Amino acid sequence: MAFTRTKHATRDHLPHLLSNVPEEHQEPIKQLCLKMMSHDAYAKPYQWTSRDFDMGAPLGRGKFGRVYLARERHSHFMVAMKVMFKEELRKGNVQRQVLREIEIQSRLKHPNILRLLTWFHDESRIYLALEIASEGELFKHLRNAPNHRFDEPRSAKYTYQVANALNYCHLNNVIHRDLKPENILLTSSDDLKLADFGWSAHTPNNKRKTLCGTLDYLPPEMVKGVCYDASVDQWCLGILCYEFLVGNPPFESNTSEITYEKIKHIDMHYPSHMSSGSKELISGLIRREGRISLVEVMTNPWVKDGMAMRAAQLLQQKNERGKENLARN
Ligand SMILES: Nc1ncnc2c1ncn2[C@@H]1O[C@H](COP(=O)(O)OP(=O)(O)OP(=O)(O)O)[C@@H](O)[C@H]1O
Repeated sequence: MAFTRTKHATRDHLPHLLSNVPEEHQEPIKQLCLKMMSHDAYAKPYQWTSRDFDMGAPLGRGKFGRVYLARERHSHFMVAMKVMFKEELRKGNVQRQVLREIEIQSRLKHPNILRLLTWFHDESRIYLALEIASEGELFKHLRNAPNHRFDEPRSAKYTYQVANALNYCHLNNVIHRDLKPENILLTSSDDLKLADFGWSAHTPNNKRKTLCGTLDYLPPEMVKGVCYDASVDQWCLGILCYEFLVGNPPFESNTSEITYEKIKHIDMHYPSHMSSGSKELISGLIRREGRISLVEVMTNPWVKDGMAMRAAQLLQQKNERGKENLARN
């Protein structure tokens, strides 16, 4: 069948859209698509309100927002609804950061960036309808992992996905500037979603143990307060990759002063369990100048081999679960 290119899919596109969906899921997904296409909002301007959604269980709580599972009433499409009280935003003087977050996040469309599907407000609240990342914060998974660290294949896959998301941001003139496991969410399919654009840099972080939590990911140029460019995100990616593999960021110390000195002198150590490939990658990112590009990260041999190994790990886990289910039934 030949398709004419339209901005929005129509019923005619369904066989094509469903071609990659496993057979057992095709019918429910087809029904969901049909319901979405028959909604007044489909391909037309529409003023969403809280009446369009049934609110469900809480998913989490941030400094200014509470996040709930929510279901769009007509299509039954599920979202993560972040609800913020205007009064709290005003008191915290973060209205501008929230608007920036909305403005940036609504125009970024990438598989590893949390999608802001729509937003609306009423007299007292702002609602952000976000894509669901059902495994929640990556930070929680890192803390729960054996020795509080991920193995090399898992770290490599996550490093690739963050590099891919950041590369897309940079191509769209966006610098994230606040990369850390707390600002990354995980989906049920083991994929990362970069979140918290535009304002979390200004949000005090109470989740880290050390006083210098906010300093841990800062590159020397930001610590010193001099001009910086998009390559700050490459530095942060190096810190993130190190934290995945080691369990804590490389310059973490008991005081901000010590962390500051360590960042300035790039005073860091690689534990003996790290492979030479991972150390080479990280040292290409955590350097004052000439940081390797995000495309170089994505094509790095340690990253590519690790990704293939992670895919094999996940396939094995899936097969084992399948066998267990068979044995149970
Ligand atoms: N799209 C989502 N899917 C699933 N869970 C989510 C989603 N967004 C947020 N959460 C959960 O809700 C919690 C609070 O999220 P929120 O974005 O309000 O705060 P935060 O970014 O962690 O903190 P802060 O408000 O201090 O920046 C998260 O830690 C996460 O566990």
